[in-house]
Amino acid sequence: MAISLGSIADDYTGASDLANTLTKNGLRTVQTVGIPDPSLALPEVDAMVVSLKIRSVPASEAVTAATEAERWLRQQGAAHVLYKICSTFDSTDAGNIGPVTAALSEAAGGGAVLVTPAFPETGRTVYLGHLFVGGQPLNESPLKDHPLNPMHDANLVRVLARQSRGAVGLIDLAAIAAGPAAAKAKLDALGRTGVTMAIADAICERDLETLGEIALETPVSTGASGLGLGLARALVRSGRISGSAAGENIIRPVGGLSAIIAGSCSKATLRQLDVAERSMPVLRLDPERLLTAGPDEIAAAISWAGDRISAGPVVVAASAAPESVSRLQSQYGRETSGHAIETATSIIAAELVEKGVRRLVVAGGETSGAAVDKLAIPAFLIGPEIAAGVPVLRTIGNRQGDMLLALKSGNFGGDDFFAAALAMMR
Ligand SMILES: Nc1ncnc2c1ncn2[C@@H]1O[C@H](COP(=O)(O)OP(=O)(O)O)[C@@H](O)[C@H]1O
Ligand SMILES: O=C(O)[C@@H](O)C(=O)COP(=O)(O)O
Repeated sequence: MAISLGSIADDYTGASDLANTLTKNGLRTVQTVGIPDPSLALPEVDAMVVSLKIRSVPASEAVTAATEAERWLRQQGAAHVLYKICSTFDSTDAGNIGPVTAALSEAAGGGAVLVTPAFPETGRTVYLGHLFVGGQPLNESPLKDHPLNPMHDANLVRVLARQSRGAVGLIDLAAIAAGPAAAKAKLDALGRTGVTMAIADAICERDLETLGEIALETPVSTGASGLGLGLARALVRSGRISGSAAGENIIRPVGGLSAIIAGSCSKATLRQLDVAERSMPVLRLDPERLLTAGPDEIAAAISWAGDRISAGPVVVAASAAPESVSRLQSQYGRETSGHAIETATSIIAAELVEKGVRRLVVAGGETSGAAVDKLAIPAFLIGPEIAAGVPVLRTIGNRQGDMLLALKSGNFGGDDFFAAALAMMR
């Protein structure tokens, strides 16, 4: 049966965040890792989210991967494709939100594309084109110190314009509050003046419902989980799907050992690690040694974990505070450090799975992408929510047998997230 909604997510935690929102709002959803092999048996669903790792790669690579995924989603029947970006608009002036959105729009025949990272449930709101994170302007929030995409401008019309060849416009809150017809009229009017992408304000779920309704009338939109909520509710309201997604069976026990791998340096993850340290063994990797003596530091971590893991969950973390991150980056380069650390944490995750781990929590978007790729997991079913934006995932077609995972976006989750996640994964 044809799907109603397709999505391309620019990282794997973002994909599970969106899949969680779609499921909670009534869409049977599956998360694939890249375009799945045709031999992979997937259940019948309303929505598919293709996870890609294209947030921080060169724009041309991101465009190629996203347009291939778009083609595949259209073949599955998707009339609308949502490009899932981060709710904190993580990107650089060199891309990738602008170029990918433009390419997806062109593939679908053109027209102005609605763009909004608003996700009020996690404190991301957009007003007059400015993004607020927990009430702080983006450029004053912890995102100013992100290791890969530091965000220094809260004005998204300006940020997106720097990444785009076409003109960027704004659908302001006044137009959205006036309802779907007024908001659509504004989008169409902007399109007639040559605008190719329009940042849309949204501060509450009602705004997202309006935006979902108008986005559904177009072939492509770009946004975070909030726009996913709007699209899912619009689909259910339209009667095109029954709206009866259920995740109860997905967390039936898998047994095995459990572990947590962290590569996120976000404020939330750093706090969660401090809290975990009170109840579980936590190994703090030496990031500099990962760059200079990688194999030895990795082997030492695997041996440390091997000595403890049969007694209970262990945590292995590369995460560090902004000052240490910038020290390392100024010595070895941003990309080199990020890549070396992701490679190390993914090898450690894979070795722990070899040792019998079947319940795995990974903190960090890039970190999760590297770990899931190393484990070669093809797809996930979506289980219940652990914290806003983070569901329990059950593997589909995994060569090590069924596993439960949680892929935690760096900024998500309460202080006790790690214990809360493991308590839901048996
Ligand atoms: N101590 C560290 N110093 C520098 N970079 C680090 C350190 N620890 C992790 N990293 C890198 O920082 C990046 C964090 O990104 P990501 O995993 O996406 O986390 P988040 O979800 O918080 O954005 C990854 O590339 C990771 O390898
Ligand atoms: O939209 C969001 O905030 C998340 O889904 C997301 O994409 C976060 O990215 P990472 O913090 O890199 O995991």
